[in-house]
Amino acid sequence: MQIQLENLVPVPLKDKILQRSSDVWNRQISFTPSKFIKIKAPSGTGKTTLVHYLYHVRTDYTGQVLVNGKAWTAYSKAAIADMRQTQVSVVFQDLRIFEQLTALENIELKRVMGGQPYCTAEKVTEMASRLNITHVLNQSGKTLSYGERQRVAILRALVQPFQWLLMDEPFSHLDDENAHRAAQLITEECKARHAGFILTDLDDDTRFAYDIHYNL
Ligand SMILES: Nc1ncnc2c1ncn2[C@@H]1O[C@H](COP(=O)(O)OP(=O)(O)OP(=O)(O)O)[C@@H](O)[C@H]1O
Repeated sequence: MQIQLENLVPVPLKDKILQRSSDVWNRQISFTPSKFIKIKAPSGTGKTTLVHYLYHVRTDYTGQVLVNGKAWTAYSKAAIADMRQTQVSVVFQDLRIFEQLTALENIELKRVMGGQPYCTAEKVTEMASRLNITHVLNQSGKTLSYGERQRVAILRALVQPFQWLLMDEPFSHLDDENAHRAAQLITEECKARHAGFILTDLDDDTRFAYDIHYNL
């Protein structure tokens, strides 16, 4: 799945963005498939906005987000749903855990969506153990701590096939040990799919062997 940006500028941030230089906004960018990409920016400069544009849950921009050469806005709802099940996965900053479901039910929803599951139930158990969340799998989403929610959201994003994984500050509530474990698992799962990721964060980090860095 090819993702390209053509002169993308968020309408609400237009004045701010056009006053400074950015590697991403108002540029022509082609994200090379299977690369590990880091996008760094201070708080409030549009990381979440960008991830929402890439996953096509917001469209208040000028310019274009092209997916396989065609604007996201030109795809049908069914085609977008299909892409989200098979080509692109996401860890939102606000995590979007369903509070009325257990942690495991949140994960299972995604795993069994769209027919033949990509991962077995045993694989979910193994990944949960690696993320240190086995003990909360049957706990209600409402009662999970923020760090537990973050790891459930990461696991939920990994149970489906994808060519791109989008992650918005995915380790913001994890201690070093758990962030390290999550980064190792994400690396392995991306490599197994020959997939890339686009990760946004506030600062530099060495958790991944990034191929490309952008400043937003
Ligand atoms: N729908 C919207 N309409 C208008 N302004 C918005 C909208 N969404 C976000 N903003 C503003 O755009 C700016 C960027 O927001 P965004 O959440 O993308 O930043 P961020 O870099 O992810 O921040 P943080 O690091 O704090 O999570 C903020 O000033 C925010 O208030």
